[in-house]
Amino acid sequence: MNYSERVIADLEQRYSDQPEFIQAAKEVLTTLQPALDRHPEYEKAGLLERLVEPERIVIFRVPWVDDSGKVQVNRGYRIQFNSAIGPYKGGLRLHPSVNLSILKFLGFEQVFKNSLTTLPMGGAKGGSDFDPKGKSDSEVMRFCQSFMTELVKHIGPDTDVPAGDIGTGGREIGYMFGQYKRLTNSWQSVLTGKGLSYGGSLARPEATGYGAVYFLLDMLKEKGDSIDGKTIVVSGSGNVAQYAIQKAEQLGGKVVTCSDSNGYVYDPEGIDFDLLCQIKQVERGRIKEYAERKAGVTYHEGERPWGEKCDIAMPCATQNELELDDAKKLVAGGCKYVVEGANMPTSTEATEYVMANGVYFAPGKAANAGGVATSGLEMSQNHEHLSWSFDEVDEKLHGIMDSIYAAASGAAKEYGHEGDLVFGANIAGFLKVADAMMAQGIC
Ligand SMILES: NC(=O)C1=CN([C@@H]2O[C@H](COP(=O)(O)OP(=O)(O)OC[C@H]3O[C@@H](n4cnc5c(N)ncnc54)[C@H](OP(=O)(O)O)[C@@H]3O)[C@@H](O)[C@H]2O)C=CC1
Ligand SMILES: O=C(O)CCC(=O)C(=O)O
Repeated sequence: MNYSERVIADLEQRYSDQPEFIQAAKEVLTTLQPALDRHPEYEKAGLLERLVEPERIVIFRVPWVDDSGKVQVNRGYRIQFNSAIGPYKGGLRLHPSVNLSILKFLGFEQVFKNSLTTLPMGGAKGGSDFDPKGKSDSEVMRFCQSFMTELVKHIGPDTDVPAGDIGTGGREIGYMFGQYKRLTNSWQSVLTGKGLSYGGSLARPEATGYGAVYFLLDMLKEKGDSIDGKTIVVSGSGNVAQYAIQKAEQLGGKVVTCSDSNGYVYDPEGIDFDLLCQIKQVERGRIKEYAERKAGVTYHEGERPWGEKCDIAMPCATQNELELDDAKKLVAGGCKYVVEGANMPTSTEATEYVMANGVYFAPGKAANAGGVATSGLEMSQNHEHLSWSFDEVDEKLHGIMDSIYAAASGAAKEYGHEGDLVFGANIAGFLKVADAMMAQGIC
């Protein structure tokens, strides 16, 4: 067994109860051996063993009182995975499925993603098994205040700067920021995704979805192709999906689906972005309401959208939402590009299948890095006490996505895996973190 295989075997034995973390770790470690062969000093320094172990995990009780006066208790987490290249940075997920395995996979991915952005940010993730869906604003506020009452002890502008993720949008960030400020008596750049009136960045809400489309443009260009007239299947209908849809349509693509955990809608005319935002952002409704309000749209309860014919697929909902059977349908339907807007939405078998069948595949840690990159830009603006214009941020975001594409495709080529963006993104993200860890000694 080589070095990476030994580390994988050890992880599988120690963390057999953490399937998502093992999946994410294997997906990265199986591609690193060529870089490890060039750097035998990494093994002597126990670099991989340190890389797969979070620097710190905080788990805490989050008590709050619901609208009927009943005490509720959730579990809160912050996984501070790696701070070699900068303060910990990564989102907070609020979803009933949240557990240690899911947050460790997300924190691990974040380390490489943040490295790819070219900005000085370490990797972290956190959240809670709290479900904001169906809760009143007051309940969400009381939960967020209680969550921050513990989290405040572990974060700071030069220590750890959380942000949003599934279930954590502008409303939740606002409540958390208010509580941080109240507890510390200071206004600090300690959360990103803030509202524009209190230090948020223009284009941060749009950044993950827009960034994924900018990455797609680079992929199309590489193949001598363009987005104009392409049929695109998107999953999810939250922050990432909404702005991927908007940008793809602005650039001439036609997005025919979006979804939530209950089902998907198919709109042959192309998704109406304004109607989608009215239902999801303003009314916090379900995606089936889109079909109820627009003629000619069909709703598919309990189904995923991958059976619809398309040129491009953009999974933008959650992990492992595109499995082998879905991958077979996509390939059979003529899909040529898969761009991950979500984190690890494509299972390992599905990824292998689409790549083996000529689909140009973009992993989330590269394609969805525009969100955290723009969070980095929000921190820069906060530290400068300035606000940049929408166009300025958008232009920087576009430049960062181009540089991530160049780094991933360049590393793939340099290491003899031309066209394999999974390989290239892992190697490019890893080398910067490895270099920083080596420079800082055994810590
Ligand atoms: N926001 C950001 O800046 C970034 C987000 N990401 C990743 O993008 C993905 C989407 O995040 P975001 O858009 O912010 O989250 P949102 O909470 O805004 O939206 C999540 C969407 O995914 C759907 N979804 C969640 N769980 C499931 C499930 N088990 N099956 C099917 N659909 C599901 C939700 O549907 P429902 O309402 O039914 O739950 C909703 O439509 C996540 O993987 C996240 O980690 C990555 C980079 C940055
Ligand atoms: O903006 C951030 O800090 C984090 C975004 C995020 O959670 C992610 O990239 O998955």
